[in-house]
Amino acid sequence: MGSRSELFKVKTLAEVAETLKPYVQSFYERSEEVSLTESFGRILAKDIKVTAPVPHYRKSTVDGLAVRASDTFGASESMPALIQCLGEVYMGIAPVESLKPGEGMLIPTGGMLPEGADAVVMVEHLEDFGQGLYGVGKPIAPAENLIDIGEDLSEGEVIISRFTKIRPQEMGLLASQGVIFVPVLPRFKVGIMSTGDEIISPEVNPAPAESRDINGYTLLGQALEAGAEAKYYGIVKDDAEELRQMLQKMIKENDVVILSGGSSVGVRDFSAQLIEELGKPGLLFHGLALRPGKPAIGGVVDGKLIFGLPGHPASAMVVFDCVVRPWLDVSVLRNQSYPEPEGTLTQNIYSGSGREEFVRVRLLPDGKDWRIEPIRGKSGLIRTMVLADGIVHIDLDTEGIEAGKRVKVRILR
Ligand SMILES: Nc1nc2c(c(=O)[nH]1)N[C@H]1C(S)=C(S)[C@@H](COP(=O)(O)OP(=O)(O)OC[C@H]3O[C@@H](n4cnc5c(N)ncnc54)[C@H](O)[C@@H]3O)O[C@H]1N2
Ligand code: MOO
Repeated sequence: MGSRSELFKVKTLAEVAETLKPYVQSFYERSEEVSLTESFGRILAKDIKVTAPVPHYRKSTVDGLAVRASDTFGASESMPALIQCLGEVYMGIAPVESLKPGEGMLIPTGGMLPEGADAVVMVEHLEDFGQGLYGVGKPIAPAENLIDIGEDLSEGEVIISRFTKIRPQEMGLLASQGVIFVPVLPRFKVGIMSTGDEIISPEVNPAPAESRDINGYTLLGQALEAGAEAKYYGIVKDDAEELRQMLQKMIKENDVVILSGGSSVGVRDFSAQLIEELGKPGLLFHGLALRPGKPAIGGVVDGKLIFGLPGHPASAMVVFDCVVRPWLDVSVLRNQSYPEPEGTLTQNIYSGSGREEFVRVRLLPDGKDWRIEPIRGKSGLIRTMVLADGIVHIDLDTEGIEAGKRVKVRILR
């Protein structure tokens, strides 16, 4: 790495992602198996193909009479189609009967249609003439009131792709395929440390000029929310040797190392230098075209990602959200964004050109719409994050957005 001014050549978010990607491919080639009951929130390591059609038999969706639809064509109230009932279908038992023209079988919701049947007339639309003879007062279309073989899931299709985060519905689908051991990415091990001579543990009463550690906990929460196995390593003073030792330990024990504070150009801001010294390729960016978050740093040492986030609490959280989280929830590779609600901006937002701006906002209900209210306050104020429901992203080349314009909000989870 070159001179200090070169180090501070800021990168865009897209450039950061491209810079780091080649070094961490192996993260995403790992796989472990967890039981289906433990799979919630995990990230699939392989595509899931349908191997068993669902359902694998024609299934009634109503209580009624399984019929051949063509037998009811032309039926009317005054001239009902007459169907002779062969008996009853039982739940969980495949009927052995085969319907010939003019024949039907009583069937419960979920029962298997007998051979020859292609529709089910609801019980309330049947007229019981006694001795198993039923009248159907209007025609029924083929495939009405049933779920056909493979209608839900058909064999061979890829129904959930690799890197999908498993939600309750994916758990259900895996169950339907008999997948009781699920291939998932191992949870990312994330180590978090706070730095600064002025930072003290929350149980301590701060003396003047001291501050309780906030970032250690916001970042821990964010890492857990992103599905990581996260560990808080505590506070390290602004001492190069202490920092080096802690960083080495954390690099050894984790996939991703996060520190906050000490990212700017102050005399005691060692972290960038340390990342550069600890191994190859070392420091890969120092400074982002981002607000808040400009002084963020990052690099790779021994195949582990290291991020140095700004000390200001809101900045640290915003940088985690847009720089760190995508590696943990794999959205960086999935190219898939989360749905973003839209609403009307209540105040102008200004943005210095040449930087991506992340504005903390509140969502206020407005009938069926949302009003999007920017939260004023410096990036050193944790309250701005507590008040925030989400973040409005302003592109690099946009100067700002006027009140009254429609904007999208990335929800803070
Ligand atoms: N001359 C310049 N000064 C600063 C610049 C700049 O470009 N030129 N950038 C400013 C910006 S923007 C930020 S953000 C900060 C980032 O500074 P550091 O990352 O080096 O962080 P510190 O100096 O250690 O701390 C900043 C601030 O945050 C408080 N802090 C730090 N850690 C925690 C924690 N774990 N919990 C709660 N609060 C924390 C710290 O006490 C400071 O008040 O630099 C600006 N300066
Ligand atoms: O960008 Mo600093 O990260 O504004 O507070």
